[in-house]
Amino acid sequence: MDYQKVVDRLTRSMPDRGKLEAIGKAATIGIATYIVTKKLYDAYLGPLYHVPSPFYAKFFTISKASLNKPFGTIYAKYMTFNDKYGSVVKLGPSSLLISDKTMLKQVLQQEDLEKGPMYDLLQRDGAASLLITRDKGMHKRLRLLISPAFSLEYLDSLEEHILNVLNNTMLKIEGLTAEHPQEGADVDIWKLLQHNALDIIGDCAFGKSFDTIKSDYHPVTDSIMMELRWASWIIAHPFLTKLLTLGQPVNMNPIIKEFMANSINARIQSGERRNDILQILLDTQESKDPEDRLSDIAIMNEAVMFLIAGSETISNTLGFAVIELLRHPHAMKKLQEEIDGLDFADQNRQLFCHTQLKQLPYLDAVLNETMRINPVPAAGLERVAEKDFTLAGKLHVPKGTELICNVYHAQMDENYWPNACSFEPERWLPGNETRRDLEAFFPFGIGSRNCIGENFAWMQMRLVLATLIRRFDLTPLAMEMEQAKEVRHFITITILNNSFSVVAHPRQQAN
Ligand code: HEM
Repeated sequence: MDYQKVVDRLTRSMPDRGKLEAIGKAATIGIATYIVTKKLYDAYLGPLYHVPSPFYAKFFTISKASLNKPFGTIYAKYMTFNDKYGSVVKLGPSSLLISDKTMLKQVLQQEDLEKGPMYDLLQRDGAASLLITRDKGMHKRLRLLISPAFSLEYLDSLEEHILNVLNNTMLKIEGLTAEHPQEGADVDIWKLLQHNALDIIGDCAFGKSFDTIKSDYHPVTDSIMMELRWASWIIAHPFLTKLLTLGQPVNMNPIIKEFMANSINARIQSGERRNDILQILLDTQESKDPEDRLSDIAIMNEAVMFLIAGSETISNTLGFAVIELLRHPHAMKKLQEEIDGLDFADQNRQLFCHTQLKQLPYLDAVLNETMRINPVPAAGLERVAEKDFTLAGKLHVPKGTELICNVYHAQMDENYWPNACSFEPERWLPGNETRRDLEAFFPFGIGSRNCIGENFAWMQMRLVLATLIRRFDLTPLAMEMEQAKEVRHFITITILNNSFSVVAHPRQQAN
């Protein structure tokens, strides 16, 4: 081909250079005018124009990176925004941060809005899962499929598995204290609770304890921490992530993936059938309805999601409960008194059963108050308006608006919780109804996307906390208490060091 001829022909057929420049200029001015007009309209005339906001947010959405999302302190920024601007704050032309209890209920439960685009960024290897899917149809199907593994009847059958793991954890602490009978043993209770929760979810959901308690170190606990921090970075930098991955799906953490793949393969190869989450996931592949069949990647994602959602949340909540009790010795004393009133159901292993603990008002009060002040969803629950709607009967919210539900702010609001900043388990006791507002309490979320594992979490948290407090005296270490003030939120709430040590002594009063 004669390229010179082609170029000449093209050049001849083009308008002259001057005309091109004029068209370019007109297009640039047109686009710029459109953008400026749209920004001015959003800021001063649009449906959300009168919502209070930082000045910048009138025109542009405040990025999560600029709010310290990768460093885990975005929750503190959100708290400051709601404190400063009120219960509805504009974070961008179509982004709202809300903290009023009635509005939260409307968005999460009554309107039951779709999850926000942030959840897409939590996909790994290109597959969604029950927790992160935004597709309501897919969510409904998955929830129906998985619900039997969380029925109350089935949960009762899991108690023995929880107790077996808990027994190992207690033996571990006992072993450590036996080495230091006088001065007591330094125990990293945060890590130990993580290992305990991991082994429990392994046993209950995947049919096999991971035996992480027996080893002093297990790479999966640190990998979960890394995965959650990485996920926060991705959420803060969605465009950079796309650029770095060349638009390909983000890979799953290889250590977690290998660990989970081994558990899944072990089940498949053993040919054993067990009534648990893993079996439910595997059985979907035989389902008559092709829509219900999960691919291998989807099963892996679902399993990893349960591994993380079912361990970190519980162990960190228990870790915070221990920290709060050490900060408030009167609460520790009251809890010990309540628990000391019980005999162990299993005298040999010195373990309680759940029926004994379900009715303990102070134990539940401590856990509720811990979740009020240190909630798993501290950085908010994100939703998006699928259609126009009116918020609290007064604010027209257009379709496409993102709503960040700042449930933490509601849980720390003086109007709902007198003396909100102070840890007062007493507010949960009968007779103190004016000191609590259950309508402003969302530790497990509400609506169709509420926590499927809530009852399982309660059973485990009661058993673990009651047994630990009954069997050991825990003494705080000044430096550890200081460092535990560094609270962070990387998808779930945690402490910066991901480690918290105490001195443990066996209790004299224990049976
Ligand atoms: C103290 C313990 C726990 C807390 C505080 C907690 C909290 C939450 C919250 C706030 C949500 C709602 C998220 C949203 O609306 O965007 C949620 C959802 C979820 N949680 Fe939990 N969780 C806990 C334990 C567990 C456990 C033990 C499991 C599983 C074994 C679990 C599995 C899930 C799943 C699968 C969802 C998604 C449900 C759906 O979208 O249908 N969680 N959790």
